[in-house]
Amino acid sequence: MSPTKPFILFFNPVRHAKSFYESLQDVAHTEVVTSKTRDEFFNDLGGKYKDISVIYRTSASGAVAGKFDEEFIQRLPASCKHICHNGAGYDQIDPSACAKRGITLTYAPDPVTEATADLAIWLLLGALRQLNPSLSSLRAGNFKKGIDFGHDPQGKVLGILGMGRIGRAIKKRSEPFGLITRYHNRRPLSEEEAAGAEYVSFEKLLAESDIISVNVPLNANTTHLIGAKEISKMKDGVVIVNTARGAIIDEAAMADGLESGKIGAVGIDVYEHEPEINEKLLKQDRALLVPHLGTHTTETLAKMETWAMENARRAVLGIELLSPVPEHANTKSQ
Ligand SMILES: O=CC(=O)O
Repeated sequence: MSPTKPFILFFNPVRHAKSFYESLQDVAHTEVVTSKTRDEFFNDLGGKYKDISVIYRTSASGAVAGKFDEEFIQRLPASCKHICHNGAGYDQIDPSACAKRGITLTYAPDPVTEATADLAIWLLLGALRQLNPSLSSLRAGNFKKGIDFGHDPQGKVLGILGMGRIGRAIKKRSEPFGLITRYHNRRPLSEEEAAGAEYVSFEKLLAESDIISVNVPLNANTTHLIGAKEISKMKDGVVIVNTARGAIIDEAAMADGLESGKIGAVGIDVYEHEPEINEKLLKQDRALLVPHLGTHTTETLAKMETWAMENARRAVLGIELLSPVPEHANTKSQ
């Protein structure tokens, strides 16, 4: 390795934005991690990774290293000053442990918006139309025998829980389908950002929505934000869509709600203990389930990789970062 170039350690190989990765070699030495377990990585930090300046990671990095929690962050060498996460949700990383160690955490919020909102609309319409049972019925040779009726979106109330970038993109996409959008956030948005969506309390959103789309980030305040009690307050036959993080909903309570008929259908991309899925939920025909595919397109993954690597490039050059996480927003450069 060149001693003069800062070392960016990639926790996952770049699969799409390969030319950007190549161009990074002008400013940094890059390597893809070879450690297979958390302990092996900690061991390697005393040797081949002792000089790392920046870590690039994705949501798949947990498979090698586990969570980037306080223990993990404290073990990093003093030379490590930035962690550049490729993704919008950074619940696997502890921002306050990073701050204590003088590490700035960046994320990649903008590039995930459109693809995640597209999938949310697909799940919403698919759940509303009860597409899941029809897929298996057709393949079992029963065509549409015994298939329940779906519902039309026109005139239904869509309650968006968390009207950030993705929530707003879902609202925009929902309009041509005639859905009436309401939202709940910690604070109401400006009129321009709300763009006609009515702000309602959490309780009102639960009680009056025909469809609830979950779009808040996962943190200590939002873990199990929706559990058995909240489900009991929802309309009978409510449809729930989750493209945010699984643990925001108590998965077992959601499966119970489907079983009792309280919940009409769900469209789910994210799970509480990925890749494990609650057995009862798996067995529910009215659960339209996909395996965390929100951003799983060639174009979006390339944009995300480029965004995260641009943060890493700026980090090694000591120039203003593209997107520090909100907790580190005042940290503009190295
Ligand atoms: O789940 C996807 C992301 O957080 O970007």
